[in-house]
Amino acid sequence: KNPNEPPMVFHWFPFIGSTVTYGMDPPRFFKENRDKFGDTFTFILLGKKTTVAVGPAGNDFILNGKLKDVNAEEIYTVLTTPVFGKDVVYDCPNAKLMEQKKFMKIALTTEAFRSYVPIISGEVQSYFKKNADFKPKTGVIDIPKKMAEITIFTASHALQGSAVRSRFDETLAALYHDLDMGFTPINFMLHWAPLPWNRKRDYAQRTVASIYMDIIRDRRANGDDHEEHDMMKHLMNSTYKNGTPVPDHEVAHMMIALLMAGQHSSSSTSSWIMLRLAQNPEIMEELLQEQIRVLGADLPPLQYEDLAKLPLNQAIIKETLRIHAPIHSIMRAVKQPMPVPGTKYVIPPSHVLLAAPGVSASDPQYFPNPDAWDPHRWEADSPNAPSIVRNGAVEEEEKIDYGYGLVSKGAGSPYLPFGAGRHRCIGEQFANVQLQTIVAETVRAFKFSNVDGSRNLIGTDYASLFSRPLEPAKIRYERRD
Ligand code: HEM
Ligand SMILES: N#Cc1ccc(COc2ccc(/C=C/c3ccc(C(F)(F)[C@](O)(Cn4cnnn4)c4ccc(F)cc4F)nc3)cc2)cc1
Repeated sequence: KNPNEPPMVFHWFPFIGSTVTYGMDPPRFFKENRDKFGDTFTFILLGKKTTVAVGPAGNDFILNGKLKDVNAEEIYTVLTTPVFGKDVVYDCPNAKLMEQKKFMKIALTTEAFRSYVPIISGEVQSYFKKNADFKPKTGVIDIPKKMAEITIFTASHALQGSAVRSRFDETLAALYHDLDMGFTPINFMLHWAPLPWNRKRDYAQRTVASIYMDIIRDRRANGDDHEEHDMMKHLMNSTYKNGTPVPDHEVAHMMIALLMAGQHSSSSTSSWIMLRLAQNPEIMEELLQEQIRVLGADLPPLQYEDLAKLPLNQAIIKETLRIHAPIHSIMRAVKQPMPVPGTKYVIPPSHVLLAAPGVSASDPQYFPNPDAWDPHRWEADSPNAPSIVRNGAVEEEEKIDYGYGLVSKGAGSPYLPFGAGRHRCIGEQFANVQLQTIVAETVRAFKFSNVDGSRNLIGTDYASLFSRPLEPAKIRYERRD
């Protein structure tokens, strides 16, 4: 028992350690051990000493860690590189990732979002019109399956361009599924194993990358007649600081990375949103009333500017991400001994650090009645308002530029569903435009309720890489038309 290391969670077996108790329900595991040991403790995850540091101080310690002390790519590359492809994201030095994030962010402009809203609206409306399961006036549907399809159609069309979207109707959908099979926590360990799903993953990665490279060559050859604000065009015309233009295979691999990022995070989040609306039908009515009050009873086609005028619609996403953040564990390798501020602990390089921002997002100290899904809590005068809203804490948050634009350090914030610091998400704005548009269109088309009319909510599946609802998750819909 080294007094300079955080307390170790009791475990019976070496290697397995606490892997199973953690893997079954990470938030419960964090809460139980935080009550026992405080904000910093160590457990064995698949043979690795994993030090958890929770709360705003823990989030700051890990997410704002210095490049010389903490390393993300060492942990994630085994999982992401076989799926995305080489030379991008975690298969390159961090400095190169920072430039790649700058290129990605250049495409995510207000002008681009202005063009995305009609695209996303159109895809949602045609999906609800065409899909056989929504034909009857009322019925029961498995919502995660539907949201996965709506997410991939909307994200591929807006973010990847119409050429990619059109391929999702035939080949790409099946290839995407095979690629996705390789995106599982099991591959933290078995990424190398010649398992059937790894061979399918590798074939799919090569095939999807070559489809993207064909599209790139075609667009270079024929010039860009149709003015689309998609990501591919921007990446194709980007150049690294050292003067090298971004090679076609890196453009293709970054497009796969963005597809995977957007797909899992948005389909999990939108599924949770729909399940919460079915559990709270009165909120769905309030959302429709908000649109009628703000946009007019004729409900004109949605524009990007309308989204900012619908605060309850925006709060739905904020509140859902507070309770159901898709990424429950953020991991870093320790490269140098790291003293933990305010304690006598020094974390040695053999450890892995694990940040769990969701712990402070469900801490009653910051969010009164934390387990209640209450979108109204984000309105200043609400009794459940979080301190960051009640004190009118203006965005005086410290900001810093790692090479892809100013990001909040998020050091004091108890609410970080998009991370913070050097590895912070660049997809937050796109995700919000996509999710707010999907919710606003869905509210216009349907009433939702739980199949048994109860106020129950299905459990969470933590076994995959992104936490998501257990499946099947059925709800009842009723067409408003
Ligand atoms: C609800 C939606 C989303 C959530 C909750 C989310 C969450 C996160 C989190 C927590 C991180 C930090 C990971 C870490 O520190 O290790 C992150 C990073 C990132 N996300 Fe997202 N994300 C979302 C959507 C997206 C979308 C739509 C895209 C792309 C269009 C995207 C692209 C990225 C990228 C490129 C990074 C940077 C990774 C790094 O720098 O290491 N995300 N995201
Ligand atoms: N027995 C057992 C047993 C043991 C343990 C467990 C569970 O253990 C764990 C532990 C850690 C984790 C971590 C999640 C994790 C990390 C990184 C990524 C990512 F890199 F992929 C991402 O950030 C994703 N992203 C970002 N924004 N949107 N998506 C990303 C970045 C850039 C990019 F371009 C594309 C990207 F998509 N994805 C997910 C999940 C589960 C289960 C069972």
